[in-house]
Amino acid sequence: MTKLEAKNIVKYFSHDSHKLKALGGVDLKVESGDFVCLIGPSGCGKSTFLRIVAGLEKPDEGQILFDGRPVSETGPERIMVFQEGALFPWLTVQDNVEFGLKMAGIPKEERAKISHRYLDMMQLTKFTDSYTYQLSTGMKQRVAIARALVMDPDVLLMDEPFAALDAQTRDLLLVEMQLIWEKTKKTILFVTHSVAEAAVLGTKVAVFSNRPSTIKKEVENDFPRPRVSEDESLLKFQQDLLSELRPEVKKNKQ
Ligand SMILES: Nc1ncnc2c1ncn2[C@@H]1O[C@H](COP(=O)(O)OP(=O)(O)OP(=O)(O)O)[C@@H](O)[C@H]1O
Repeated sequence: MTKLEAKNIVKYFSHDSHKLKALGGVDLKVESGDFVCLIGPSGCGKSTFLRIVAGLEKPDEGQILFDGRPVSETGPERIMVFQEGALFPWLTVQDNVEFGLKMAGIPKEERAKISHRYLDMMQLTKFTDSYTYQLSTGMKQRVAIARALVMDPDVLLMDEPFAALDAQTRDLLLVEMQLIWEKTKKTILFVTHSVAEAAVLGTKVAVFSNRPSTIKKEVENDFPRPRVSEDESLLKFQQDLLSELRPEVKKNKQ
């Protein structure tokens, strides 16, 4: 079943005296339970596209369909996880995770029950009463993912969530992210700069062209899990992705 569909998404931005066409007609179909990784040259519009899917930005042309219905505003069924986590420093880990539930009027006991399930999944139970400044970047990112998951969105939109992490923490989260996806079967759109991340996580990788961007190629990825980026067979897959990307990155620099 198609969960999400982007139809001919076009987006312009004003830059000084000229108009910059960032997205030049992006078409993408995402099936329910797909884990789609979006890669492309720097500045091609991946984040803009994700923000449009989230309803945080309006396209100049085109439509986003969710379960076949056009959506243009934000909604609890499409939740975004940002690179820096965007947590509230004045709240404890548990209160951060429960924030959306509280806003939705869920009673305290029910909130605690739900949040503990995800705090446990993200291995954060020892840190429920900590404040976010007491956490490492990797732990903050786990809190941000738990905060999104408690809302039980149909679609999780992740914008380079692991970009600020050190290599070891990122490897751990790559393993955890696969487990979470297998457990929850959420539909995920995941923007990354890293072909290794895309190869390890995605059921599909969508390669963006240079600006004005379209989706140049969609590559299915049915390698068995759990995957690690050093896997021989996955290395070849990563090479293939790189050879799709390279000409776009070159055009970007011309
Ligand atoms: N609010 C804005 N105002 C003006 N220009 C913008 C705005 N947001 C994005 N842009 C421009 O649109 C283009 C696409 O930006 P975007 O951040 O979506 O690309 P990206 O592919 O996510 O980049 P990166 O890979 O470097 O994170 C860039 O040239 C950027 O400067």
